[in-house]
Amino acid sequence: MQKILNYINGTYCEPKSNEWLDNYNPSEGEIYSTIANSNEKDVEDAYMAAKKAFPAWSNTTIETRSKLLIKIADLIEANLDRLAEAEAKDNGKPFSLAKAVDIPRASANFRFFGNAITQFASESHESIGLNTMNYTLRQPIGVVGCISPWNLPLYLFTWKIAPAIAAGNCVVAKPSEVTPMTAYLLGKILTEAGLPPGVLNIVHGSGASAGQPIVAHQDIKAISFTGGTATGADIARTAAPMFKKLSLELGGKNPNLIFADCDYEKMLAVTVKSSFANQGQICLCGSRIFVEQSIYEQFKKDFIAKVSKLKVGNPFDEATNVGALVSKPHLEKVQSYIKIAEEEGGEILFGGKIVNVEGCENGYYLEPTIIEVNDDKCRVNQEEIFGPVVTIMPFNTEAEAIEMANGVKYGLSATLWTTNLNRTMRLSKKLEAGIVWVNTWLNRDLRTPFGGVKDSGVGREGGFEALKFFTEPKNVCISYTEVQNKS
Ligand SMILES: NC(=O)C1=CN([C@@H]2O[C@H](COP(=O)(O)OP(=O)(O)OC[C@H]3O[C@@H](n4cnc5c(N)ncnc54)[C@H](O)[C@@H]3O)[C@@H](O)[C@H]2O)C=CC1
Ligand SMILES: O=C(O)/C=C/C=C(\O)C(=O)O
Repeated sequence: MQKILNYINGTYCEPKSNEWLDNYNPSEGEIYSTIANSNEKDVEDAYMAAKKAFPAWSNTTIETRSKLLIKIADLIEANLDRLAEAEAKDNGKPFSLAKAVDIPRASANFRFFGNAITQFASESHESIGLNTMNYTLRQPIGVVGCISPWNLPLYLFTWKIAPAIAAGNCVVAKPSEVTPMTAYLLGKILTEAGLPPGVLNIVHGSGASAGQPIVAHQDIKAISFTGGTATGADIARTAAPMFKKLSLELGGKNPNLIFADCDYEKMLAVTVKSSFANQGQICLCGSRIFVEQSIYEQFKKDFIAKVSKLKVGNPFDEATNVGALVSKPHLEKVQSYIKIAEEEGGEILFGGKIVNVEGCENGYYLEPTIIEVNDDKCRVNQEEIFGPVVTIMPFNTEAEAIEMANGVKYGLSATLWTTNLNRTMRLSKKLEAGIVWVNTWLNRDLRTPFGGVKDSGVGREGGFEALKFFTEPKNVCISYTEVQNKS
């Protein structure tokens, strides 16, 4: 059985403990490889390799760093099919999605930050009249930790490590133990691109065994994390008293506000995607749909009709729109919410049942599920389900819509469907979210700040925000003597 090894100091290696975890193919429900379950000794090796590489890497010219990142981007692109296949097998997502979105975005992350670093400039402040000049040095932090989740495995892994190394840091990175395969394959690409050993070290394993030692490491000075809110809180409890820099991208329970004056057909098509793309396992999915009363019944009918056409199936079947959920425990968690919805008086308008996919009888398939709720404070409307489940509910006024939209502990993204510009401006200001999409969804320009408010996290990724996070600003203040003109 294939072994997923650590990648430390430019070399694949086994974990010191010789402990291994099972890696499942969720579309078949079978173990198909085995994952290094690293511990603090492996993290220490990775840290030492990173520390050793740091002086040279942080002094490598921007041009050289940029070229290396772009080479990695090219190699990811050249391996598109192989990586997309590995991602679909490891995660359960449709191969077509991995090929069209996940892997191209992983390549784009390296290309974007390879270019962005050449444009990253620091500020200067002249104190006029005081003969003083201040300028800001933006220096890499040193060794940083990047920890990523299973829903968009290579996409989110590279979203963190690309800006970290572009800015001159060396990295100890841990992908999710649920979907480690493409991060493992990335090691070969890094070597082929010529990334110096130690610049990027990848340790695999569970959060407790391999993740926690990264967070708790005395000399890993910054942690960039994407994952569940409870894990984010755990990480903050360890890292905050150590005064580490923290970027936490956490969960969401995002509202989708649909007004009667929207472009109805566009809204309907995009709402199907924002509900069920990647089996609803994207922190940005619009899992709470609020519809203006005057079009509510029509929307219900049309939405159900469209969702009923989605094909749940084998990720490698070209016709598949909805693949397998990532794991059995996750499937069980999502199912438990469907039960809760029924207990709370919600009505399952569509879906809710396990799907038996021919040839993949042990896979983790669930129908896309639409639940009509009558109380926005019910658990299925408040807690992150992170699966192919959305709730729908009508609203009467703008004030009621905004109150329900903001009435959760999360604040990651919100989607607004309206053609009224005044309403757009008013509501965009009022929505408690890090990202507001108007008449679109998951429309990404990598230069924009990305992150959430409230329990959806702290800090921003993307563009110069990420490069700022991965550098430490230092103000240099110079007092000078003006030469008098004697003529
Ligand atoms: N992007 C998002 O918003 C995501 C949200 N979730 C939510 O979180 C729930 C739990 O999913 P999990 O797979 O358990 O995600 P998680 O938050 O536990 O895992 C994310 C990453 O953190 C690592 N990790 C876990 N505990 C850690 C610790 N104490 N210290 C350092 N690293 C640690 C994991 O190994 C993984 O690499 C999901 O059901 C979903 O609701 C999960 C994944 C992504
Ligand atoms: O950066 C993006 O385009 C998407 C990010 C998505 C997540 O962080 C997530 O689903 O966890």
